[in-house]
This record gives sequence, structure tokens and C-alpha cells, in this order.
Amino acid sequence: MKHNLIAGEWVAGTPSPNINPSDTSDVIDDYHQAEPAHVERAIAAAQDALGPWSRGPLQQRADILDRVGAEILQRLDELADLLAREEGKTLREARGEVTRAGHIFRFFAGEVVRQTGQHLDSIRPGVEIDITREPVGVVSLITPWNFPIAIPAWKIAPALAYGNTVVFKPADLTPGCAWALAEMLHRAGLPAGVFNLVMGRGSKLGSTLAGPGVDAVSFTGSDGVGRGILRAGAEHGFKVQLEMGGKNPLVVLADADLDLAADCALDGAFYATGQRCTASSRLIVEESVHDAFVELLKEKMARQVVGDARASDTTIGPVVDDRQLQSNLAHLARAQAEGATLVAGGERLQRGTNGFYQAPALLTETTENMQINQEEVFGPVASVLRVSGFDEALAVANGVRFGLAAGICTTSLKHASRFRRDAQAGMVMVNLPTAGVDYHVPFGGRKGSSHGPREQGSYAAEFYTTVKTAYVRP
Ligand SMILES: NC(=O)C1=CN([C@@H]2O[C@H](COP(=O)(O)OP(=O)(O)OC[C@H]3O[C@@H](n4cnc5c(N)ncnc54)[C@H](OP(=O)(O)O)[C@@H]3O)[C@@H](O)[C@H]2O)C=CC1
Ligand SMILES: O=C(O)CCC(=O)C(=O)O
Repeated sequence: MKHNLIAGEWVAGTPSPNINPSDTSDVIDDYHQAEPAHVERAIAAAQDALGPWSRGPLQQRADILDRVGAEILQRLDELADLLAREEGKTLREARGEVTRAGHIFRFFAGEVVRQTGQHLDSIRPGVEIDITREPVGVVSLITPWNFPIAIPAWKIAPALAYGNTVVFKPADLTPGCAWALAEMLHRAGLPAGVFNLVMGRGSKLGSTLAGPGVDAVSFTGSDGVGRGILRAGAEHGFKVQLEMGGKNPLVVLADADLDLAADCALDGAFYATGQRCTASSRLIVEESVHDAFVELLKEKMARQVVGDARASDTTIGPVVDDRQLQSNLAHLARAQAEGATLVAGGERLQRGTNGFYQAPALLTETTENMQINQEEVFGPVASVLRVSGFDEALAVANGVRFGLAAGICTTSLKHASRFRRDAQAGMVMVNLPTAGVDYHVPFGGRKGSSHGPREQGSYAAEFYTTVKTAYVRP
């Protein structure tokens, strides 16, 4: 039984089972779903705690974040097992994510004392100016299921480091890692109300989390919910940061190292079961290497082992739930109805346990305007688009409403440089998969993928602080 954390107390709600997508008979635990009234209490507690926390000793903040980071790394095996069990990432991927979360907390422990500000002369004689950053206030953090510990970490750690208080709602599908994180933060010595955990459905709690009384909302998830939060921000006057979908291109030029390109496509499109907003869902391939590239990728796909996330030989875990699996299958059916050819995978797989297994799918003969090349699937599905050369590849890469990550595989410095400059994306990868990012540098996109300041690294300060300009006549 895992309760919500409100004002420093563990508070019961309605128990809800957390189910393993590799084996639906395995219930991890019951996690208590909160009511909107609990969220209101959490916001009030965060408001009460804000003054003392934001003005409290910096060393206290740094020590707490450092302690949590160290504990995450020390409990790596246990937390990776929990993550793989509740979300379906393979153990190797889960270990990578948990390690990332630990490093994020330690990075922001350092950021607490790496302050920036400016002292300037005024244009008025005898007047001095100080430009400083202050916490933005009470922040609501709403996270998705696909990175159940890293995304909470990269929102919670900077929020606390810069002196804010937090109300955190994890995805209903993956409350386990979120609860473990909350328990660590609680034990690490945070004063009551500085950090609050409310679990449950976003459809029920969302309007309270993104409503009156909060100063900022950071959200990662779907386009539609993100736009609703943006409208609520306009109405209630809170600051908004959104990370939403992607339809990320990986361009493969004729001069690319094809084996490397196929490895990048395999990783970017299918690892983490394709459930990454940075996934390479569009493979844009130059005509002269199209067939060779497709053959190579198919060979690599055939060597993958789809299975229980916690089995040592599994390379691709299950889809997160039946709703997502049905959505993936519907996208595939629609693409074929529009004229695409399914050349590998796509079918639901049966394994020894009752899980949501799907063979990674590759579509060819797809065109730019097909739905499969415009809408995010969020599953192990990639489509190949044939292009005549670099200029067409760039135009196709940019021809979607999203702009999160964009990749190119080439040995041409000229084309790599032009792609870096002209790709309409927040992140560009050269001879690397589009997915898989570092924790100390900015993360985010353009166009329909993101809204507001970047997340991660010291750029996170843009969202979690507000600038004050003080004029002083000494
Ligand atoms: N950019 C990214 O990193 C991600 C993008 N996505 C995209 O979103 C699609 C759906 O994934 P899903 O997880 O269902 O995304 P959602 O946007 O539904 O969920 C993300 C988070 O928002 C919460 N939420 C849901 N409705 C509201 C609301 N009205 N107000 C406030 N919060 C709300 C969810 O709660 P609850 O868990 O109860 O639904 C969850 O915590 C994917 O197929 C993919 O396209 C998903 C995950 C990550
Ligand atoms: O690619 C990554 O490492 C991060 C992806 C991500 O943040 C997401 O899918 O939500």
C-alpha cells in the first residue's frame, strides 16, 4: 500500500493496482489515487512551505539533493528492476535511466550554489543595479509513463534546487518509481510541504494541478493535454513549460556508413519499445542506398528478442499497455490502407506470460502526407521515405508540425553542417540515434513539440526562476 505525500504526511486515497506490462498477472503494489481535494491540500502546503524553503540555507538544499542522488545510484539494481517491471523497459535500459536520474539530482545539488547574477551601474549617477534570480513559487509537475524516474528527476531536482516548492503528479500507469523518489526525498530531510506527491488520473486531478494557486506548471506528455494546460495558464496566469510529441526524422545519405546508419535507426526507432518522444519514427533514405539500407535494418531487427523486460536476453520489452498496443496496430493498418508496405514485424506476439508484446515494425513505400509520417505513434513502428538527395531529405525532415530531434547519417561535412543549421528541431544528431540525450545540456524542441524554456542542465533556471532587477541608491 503506497500513499500520497501531502504536507509531510502519508495520506490514503483509493487503492489502485500497478500492473506489470510483461505479465499482467503480476501486481507490483496498490498505489493510492488522490482526489482533487488532496491536490488542493498539497498546493496549500506548498504555499505555506515556500517562504522558509526559498529563504532557507543553501547548503541544506544542496545536501538533500546530493543525498537523494547518491541513494538512487546506490539502489540502482532495485530501482531498475522496479522500473522495468512497471514500465516494460529492458533491465539494461532501466539501469541507464535510473543512473541518469541519480546524476541529475547530483548535478542540481551543484547548481544550488552555482548562482548567477549581475551587478551593473545605472544610467542615473549614484544608482546601482542588481539583477538576481528568485524561485518562481509553487510548481506543479505532471509527468508521463515512458521515463518514470528520469523525467520526474529532471523536473523535481531543478524545482527544489532553485528554491521552489512542488506538487508532483506522476503518470497513473507508473506510480512505483515516483513513489520511491518521494519516499527518498521525504527521508532526506525536506521540510513538510516542500515536496508533495499526489497520484491518480490526470483527467480527474488535472484542472486542480493546473489551476488557481500554482505559479508554474511543467508538463511532459501528449499534445492535446499540453495545449489544455497552456490555455489554463493563460486563464490563471501561471508559467507553462510543455514537452510534447515528436515525429523525428533520421536522414540516411548515400555517403553514410550504412552499418552505423542501420544501428542508429534500430536504436532510435525500436529500443525502449519506440516509446520515446525522441524516437526516429521517419527514416528518410537516399534512393541509391534505399534497398541496401532496408535489408540491413531488417537483418538487425530479426536479431532482436522481444520479451519480458526483466529477462536477461530481451532487447525489446513490451508495449506499456493494451491501449497503446491497439493504437500502434491501428496506425499500422491505416498506413497499409494508405499504400505503405509492411516489410517486417508489426504483429502482436504471444509469450509465456500475458504481456503486451509487439514485433518491431518497418514500413516502406511510404509518402510524406500519409498519416504514419505526420502523427506520433509512440510504439515500435518506423517508416521509410525514399528521397532523391540532400535537399529533398531536408524538406521532408522539416515537413511535419513537430520539431523535437532530427538526425542525419553522412560522411559529408557539408551536408552535416547544413543539416545542423537548417533542421527545424531543438536537438540535432549527426551519426547518432535521435533518442538518448545527456543530462547536463538543454532538452526541448520547436514547433508543436515544446513550449516555454528548455529543460535540463543549467538552462532549467529559465523556467524555475524569475528575474528581479533591483535599483539601489546606496
Ligand atoms: N513528449 C513525451 O515525452 C511524451 C509524449 N507522449 C505522447 O502522449 C501520448 C499519450 O500518452 P499519455 O501518457 O497518455 O499522455 P498524457 O498527456 O495523457 O499523459 C501525460 C501526463 O498528463 C496527465 N494528464 C492526463 N490528462 C490530463 C489533464 N487533463 N490535465 C493534466 N494532466 C493530465 C497524465 O495522467 P494519466 O496518467 O492519468 O493519464 C500523465 O500524468 C503518447 O502516445 C505520446 O504520443 C507520452 C509520453 C511522453
Ligand atoms: O531520448 C531521450 O533520452 C529522452 C526522451 C524523452 O525524454 C521522452 O521520450 O520523453
